[in-house]
Amino acid sequence: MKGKRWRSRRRMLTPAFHFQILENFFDVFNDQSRQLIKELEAAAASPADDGSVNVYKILTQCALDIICDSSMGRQVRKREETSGYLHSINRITQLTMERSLRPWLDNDVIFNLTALGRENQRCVKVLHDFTNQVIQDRKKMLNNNNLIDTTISDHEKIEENSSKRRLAFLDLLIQASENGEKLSDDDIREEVDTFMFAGHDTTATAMSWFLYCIAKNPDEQKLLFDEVDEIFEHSDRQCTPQDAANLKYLDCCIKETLRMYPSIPGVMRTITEETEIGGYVLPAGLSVALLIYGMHRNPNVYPDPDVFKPERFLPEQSASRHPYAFIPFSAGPRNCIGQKYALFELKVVLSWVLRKFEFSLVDPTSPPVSASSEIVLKPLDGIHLSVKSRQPCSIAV
Ligand code: HEM
Repeated sequence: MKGKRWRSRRRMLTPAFHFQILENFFDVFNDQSRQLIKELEAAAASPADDGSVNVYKILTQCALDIICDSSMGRQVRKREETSGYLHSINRITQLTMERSLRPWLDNDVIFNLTALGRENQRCVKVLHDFTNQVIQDRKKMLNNNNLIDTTISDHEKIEENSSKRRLAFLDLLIQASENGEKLSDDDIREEVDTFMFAGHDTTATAMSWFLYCIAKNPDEQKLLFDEVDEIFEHSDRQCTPQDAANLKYLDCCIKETLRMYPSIPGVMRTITEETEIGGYVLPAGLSVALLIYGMHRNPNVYPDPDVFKPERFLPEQSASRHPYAFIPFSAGPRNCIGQKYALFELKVVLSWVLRKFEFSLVDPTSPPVSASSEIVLKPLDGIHLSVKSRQPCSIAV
């Protein structure tokens, strides 16, 4: 989506990511974190033969549940019902990558005649059917509760009227659609699918690389334990927006992880007017790739770029750095609309995990984990770590 259509859609979506709306998702983050703790606990009790747990697999399911719950409302669909949808989302991402490596498949007509194209169409149909059904069910629910015309600032009403059905991005889209005048059902579906695409792999990989980094750096892990223990005092209470603001060292560690392993390692842009960069004149219309991964490992900006040093993001060390030297969420008008949501999600989930577990490498002499060359910087073969309980995990879920 580009040009005017993108701009008007972006304007419409922006209120859904305002701070007060995002606070509403803390319940989702906390509930799903509790579920995650249970799953990590079970996995740690029966690890692989080498004593490791593939945390990437478990965190991916958690990130999917979170975005499903936030976008569509968890009560709408249970995990078993979403599995076909989620499989299709993953397959479409892989098929898009495979297609991009075969320039002769650029043309839609040719692509649709190939086995890849036919599989893509089948997956797209699964997505469309599923999301359309969710939208219809959600509209019915809002109508039954007289909430269809609810304004965004009235969102608490949704919670009060249907305690189990929390506000979801979908509700905001239905409300913004003004009975189809501004957004058709197809438009709504497109946005929900975009959130699902953009909002799960990115956070799952960020959380996994984070655990990998702290497993390799026990001193920094210890500082994180000190911080969460001071704030949560070994309790099982919710992580609130205020806690998220107080988790300052965790913030530095998340940023350092996103510096070393930006979930989206590069973005593409088309130059709209002739531009000079480094003595080269780039003509209008040119497509350029911006390599975020490379920028984040520039030794002139980040000395010892391959070393995990969270203190780089303390205010005294980062204040003089160029604002575009750290761009895991890209920059400018087309940056990540979900960045605040993502950082809140990471803080809540990771602060829960740090309260309960410690992580180490099974074999500290093993070579570094490689990343796959997909749109998202995924660990090639998962992230396998030794996971030990820090304290009794039994919590009410
Ligand atoms: C650690 C987590 C995340 C990272 C690193 C990340 C990174 C990015 C980047 C780099 C872009 C720009 C892509 C481009 O220019 O081609 C982007 C766009 C986008 N992201 Fe995220 N993202 C994350 C999480 C999320 C979440 C959780 C959501 C939704 C809830 C989301 C929704 C979007 C959307 C809708 C766009 C397209 C924005 C537009 O074109 O106007 N992202 N993201």
